Amino acid sequence: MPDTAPAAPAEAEIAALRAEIDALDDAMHDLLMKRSAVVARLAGSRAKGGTTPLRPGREAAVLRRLLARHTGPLARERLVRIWREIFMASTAIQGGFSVAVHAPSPQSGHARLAREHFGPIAAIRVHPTPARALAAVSAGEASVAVLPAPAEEEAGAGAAWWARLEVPKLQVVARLPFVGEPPGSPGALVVAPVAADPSGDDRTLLLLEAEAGAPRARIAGALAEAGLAAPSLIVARVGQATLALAEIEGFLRADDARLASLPWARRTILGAYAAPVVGDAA
Ligand SMILES: O=C(O)C(=O)C[C@]1(C(=O)O)C=C[C@@H](O)C=C1
Repeated sequence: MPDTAPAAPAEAEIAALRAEIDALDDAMHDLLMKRSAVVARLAGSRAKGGTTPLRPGREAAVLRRLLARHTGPLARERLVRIWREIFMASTAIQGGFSVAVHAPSPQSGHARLAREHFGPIAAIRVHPTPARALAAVSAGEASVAVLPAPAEEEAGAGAAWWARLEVPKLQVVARLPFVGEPPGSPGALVVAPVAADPSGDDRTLLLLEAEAGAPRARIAGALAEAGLAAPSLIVARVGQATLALAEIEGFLRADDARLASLPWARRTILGAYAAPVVGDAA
């Protein structure tokens, strides 16, 4: 048999498939309207409280659940995009929402990360410094700030925004991107005037002030001894102080006994975020 392309569906077949799509669109639209009505009830319930309706931990848990059950030709990244828009529509139902971004340069990719996460309709304003972006959130002019993920290089110069975060008024609640971070991605953290909500698989950011000159190995050792697994540790010398920013596995609370066993009294939980979904995998 010669290789032949499958015959194009006849007009009638196309019409039948489109009728099927129309029925599915109606069903999806009905479900979206129903979902939005439930979100409106959530907005009306005083139980939720807080200054922003955003719950990144809950969003992460929903996305992980959907990705785990996902099959068929719809690409996973498209599924995530669709749900990101649903989350932002739900957030808009619960009140105004705007984003204050600081990007070290127009090419740094942070503004793009914010846009991809919060969607094309969200009000996003770029600020010249992290402090200005955070001030916009503190003043209630923006709902959240998106700032460059911590890096060792800026920390030494005392320029690190995370070393001066006004916790608990402002806290880290998410890391971007949540799904499919490409190698070399700049990474960003979302800061909000609410505490992070656990997603079931989280990382906590812990800021420690150690004695002057404390070597990195001593800090890493003390964390390990306390039973705190730290996949990443940034150490910065700022004046006389040694600041250490540890990314700890799990959702750590301030009264966690493991924190009490650390040798430094100055320890601050800056927030937490859902562990990213790596690559395109669920
Ligand atoms: O669960 C909530 O608290 C909601 O507001 C609903 C919802 C959603 O659409 O699923 C919307 C925004 C939040 O960031 C998290 C989840």
